Amino acid sequence: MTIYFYKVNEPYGCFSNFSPHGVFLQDKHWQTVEHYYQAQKFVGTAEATTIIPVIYAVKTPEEAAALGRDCTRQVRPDWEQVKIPVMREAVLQKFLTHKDIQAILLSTGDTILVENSPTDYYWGCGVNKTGQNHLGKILMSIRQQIRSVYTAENCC
Ligand SMILES: Nc1c(N[C@@H]2O[C@H](COP(=O)(O)O)[C@@H](O)[C@H]2O)[nH]c(=O)[nH]c1=O
Repeated sequence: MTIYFYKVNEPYGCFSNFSPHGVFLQDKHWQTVEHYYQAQKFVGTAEATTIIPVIYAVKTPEEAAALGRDCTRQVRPDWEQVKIPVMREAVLQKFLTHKDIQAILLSTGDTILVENSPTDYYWGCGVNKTGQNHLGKILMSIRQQIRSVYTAENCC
C-alpha cells in the first residue's frame, strides 16, 4: 500500500513541509519546516544577514519557498551536499515536537509514503510518479527511528 500526500488540507497533509507545525532549531522557532529549509540555503552566503530574517518572518510557507527558490540569489556552495541532512533534521524535529502528528506517522505502519508533487521529482514523485521521493524516504526513515526508540524503551 502507498499513502500519497501533498497539500496541507488533504489527507495526511501533516506530512507536508508546509503544514503549520513549528520547529525549534538553531535557537529559533521556525513557523514551518519549509521556512527553516528555505532559509538554510543561504547560511554563510553574502546575503545571509538580509535574506534569512526575511524568510524567517514571512507569514506563509509559500512565501518562504518563493524566496528560497528565487534564482537571482546564490545559494550556499555546499547546498547539494547538505540539503538532505538539513531536511531530515527539520522533519525529525517536527515529528518529535508534535505528538499528535507523530501518532499519525506511526499509525501508517510500513506503508510507503510518497510526496505526490506534480512538479517536484526530487523531494516528491512528480507527475508520472517516477521521481526520487526524498521527502517520503525521510519520513519513512524517521518513522522507523521513532519506532525503534519506543521499542527500546519498552524492552526488558
Ligand atoms: N508541499 C509542497 C511543496 N513541496 C515542498 O517544496 C520543497 C522543495 O523546495 P525546493 O528544494 O526549493 O524546490 C520541499 O519542502 C517539498 O517537500 N511545494 C509546493 O510548492 N507546494 C506544496 O504544497
